[in-house]
Amino acid sequence: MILDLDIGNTLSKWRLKDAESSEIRSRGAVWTREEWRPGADIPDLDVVEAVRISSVARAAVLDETVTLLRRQVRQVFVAHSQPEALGVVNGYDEPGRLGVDRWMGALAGYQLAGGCCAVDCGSAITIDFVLPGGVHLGGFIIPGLRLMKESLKLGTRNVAIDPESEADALLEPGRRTVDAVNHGIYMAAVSAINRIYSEVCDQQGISLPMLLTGGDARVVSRGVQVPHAVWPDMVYGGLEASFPLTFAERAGKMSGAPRVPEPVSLEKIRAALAFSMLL
Ligand SMILES: Nc1ncnc2c1ncn2[C@@H]1O[C@H](COP(=O)(O)OP(=O)(O)O)[C@@H](O)[C@H]1O
Ligand SMILES: CC(C)(COP(=O)(O)O)[C@@H](O)C(=O)NCCC(=O)O
Ligand SMILES: [K+]
Repeated sequence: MILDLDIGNTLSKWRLKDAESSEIRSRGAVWTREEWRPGADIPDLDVVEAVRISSVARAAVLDETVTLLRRQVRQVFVAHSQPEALGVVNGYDEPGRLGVDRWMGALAGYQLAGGCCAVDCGSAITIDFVLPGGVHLGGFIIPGLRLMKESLKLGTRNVAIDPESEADALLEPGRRTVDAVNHGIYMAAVSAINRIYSEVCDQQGISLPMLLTGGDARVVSRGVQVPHAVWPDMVYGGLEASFPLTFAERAGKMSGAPRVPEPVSLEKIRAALAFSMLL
């Protein structure tokens, strides 16, 4: 079995992948913290022959995790942001400073779709752009839905946005604090994504397929107007591409990859942008 770990600022996600059949056998998530308890937090390591890790948590969390895993697992691969990999050139002035989850998303998105706009809706919402030639332009970082809400300190943090809510309902003015806050932060997130996408496509003169991932991807997806696909395993896709272990991975297959969304024409994007400026 292969254990894939995606350690974010809020949640540490894991999945177990069969090294022979490439099937995903199980998955889970625990709050990100310093110490892992094998058995309780993560699956029994006896069956694991390799681990692949993407971590943006504090260095101590990764160090502890790697130390623990190395005791029991033969191969431990830790992803790092690099100046260039798999045809993608990192757009950061200091490539190592790009969050490795963003780098994994950019690599996965590029491998799947060529150029892409990769959006990760987690603790932070990150929006990264990769052009068809593999040039990563850099990106945008805004607080995620939960962080935005917590920063207001209005006592509404425990009332999460219902992931089943329709975007239309979330875009109505709230008549109580919790709705005003939830609808406000939702509007802030989806309008930023819509606008940033349009601006960058306009600047670059190209319409790119958009891919969404992260804990809030599904609810954010409802408010994003541009055609896009939700890909919950996008960060894992970057790990698969960076450290291919199975037969399917060596052939370039990433588990759970969606169909590439057909982007709208650049003319439409530009017309929508021009229209929103007129209002
Ligand atoms: N069951 C859940 N538990 C915690 N957070 C959740 C859950 N479902 C959705 N979320 C949202 O997802 C975010 C965490 O998403 P995730 O992509 O795992 O973040 P990160 O990678 O930063 O840890 C939370 O901030 C919250 O807004
Ligand atoms: C921007 C992030 C905090 C997002 O992390 P997440 O929401 O997935 O926990 C992470 O990618 C990070 O720590 N990046 C380093 C700074 C940068 O990418 O510029
Ligand atoms: K994120």
